[in-house]
Amino acid sequence: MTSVFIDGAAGTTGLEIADRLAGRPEFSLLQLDEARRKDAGARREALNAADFVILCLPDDAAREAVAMIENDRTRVIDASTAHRVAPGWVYGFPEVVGHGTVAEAMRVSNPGCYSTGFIALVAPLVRDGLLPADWPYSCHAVSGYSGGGKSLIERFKADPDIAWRGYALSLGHKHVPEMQARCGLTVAPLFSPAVVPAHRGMVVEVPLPLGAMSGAAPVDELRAALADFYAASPIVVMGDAPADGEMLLRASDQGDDRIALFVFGDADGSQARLVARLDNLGKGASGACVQNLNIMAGLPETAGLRL
Ligand SMILES: NC(=O)C1=CN([C@@H]2O[C@H](COP(=O)(O)OP(=O)(O)OC[C@H]3O[C@@H](n4cnc5c(N)ncnc54)[C@H](OP(=O)(O)O)[C@@H]3O)[C@@H](O)[C@H]2O)C=CC1
Ligand SMILES: CC(=O)N[C@@H](CCC(=O)OP(=O)(O)O)C(=O)O
Repeated sequence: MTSVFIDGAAGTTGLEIADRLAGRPEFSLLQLDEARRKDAGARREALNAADFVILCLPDDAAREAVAMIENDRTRVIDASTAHRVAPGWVYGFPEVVGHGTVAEAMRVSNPGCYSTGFIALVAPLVRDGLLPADWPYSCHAVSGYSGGGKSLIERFKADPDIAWRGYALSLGHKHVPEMQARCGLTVAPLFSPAVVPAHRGMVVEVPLPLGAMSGAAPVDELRAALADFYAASPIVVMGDAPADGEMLLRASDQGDDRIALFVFGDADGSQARLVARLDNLGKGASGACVQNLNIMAGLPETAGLRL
């Protein structure tokens, strides 16, 4: 049986991964009890005993964990930001980098939640030449507070009066490098994230002033190209245009492990809005880790996922 060690198993992402692996006969989970889960010696032992390690840790602890692996057998999926543009790591977005690339990888860096939405929308269109690589893209997004892990969950629970929290106000959010690199953009996108008082869920939007963008395809072509690119995916799907003209994120939404893409445009084709809707803990984190684990272990990619 394939053994899996989740380092950071008591955190938000780790717990959701354990949920998705529960009852899976293909995997046995190596677990450290509460007293030993941060003990370096115990972690080193588990990191080297496991066939697969999933790192659900802050960036520095993720780097430390990788350095503790002293064998050439243990394969790693890192949920943190530490290795997303690092040499020697495969970016764990199989629909974009290719399932075969992930299947063969020893080191996989799971995409950031916001980056998943941005890259899902922009990477295929730039790659196909339907959007320019040299445009200064903007990206606006809202996330449920679980995106900030245990500390942000506590903060929102302690202060239910927060209706909206804008952040990364000095720009340079940690997801920008992977957004730029994985879409092949010559200019870093301008990213403005915010948190809303919902536990989970995320909407990522890329506004496009098509009329002013030299080399951009019309809205219908953008929509058709995304539909075609993801046609075979059970996870990246095209969303239905809302009949009543609005999209809602509900605080009670439980989410799933898919990501839905939308392309909205005005009547004369001069402006468009690319929108991705996902669960930050689903395709944005834990669902994507389990998808990558499935692919690396040679199993059906959707096994254990919430679809
Ligand atoms: N939440 C999300 O939606 C997403 C999270 N991620 C990334 O996943 C990683 C985990 O995030 P998340 O689960 O949200 O964070 P949490 O804060 O909820 O969980 C992190 C866990 O790591 C534990 N930990 C911290 N340092 C160590 C250490 N040295 N050794 C062992 N355990 C340690 C923490 O312990 P303790 O419980 O004692 O604090 C905690 O249980 C982060 O890199 C995050 O950026 C990626 C995409 C989305
Ligand atoms: C709401 C919130 O705070 N979200 C986190 C990103 C969550 C995520 O994708 O995490 P990593 O990139 O760290 O893996 C943030 O903006 O820092």
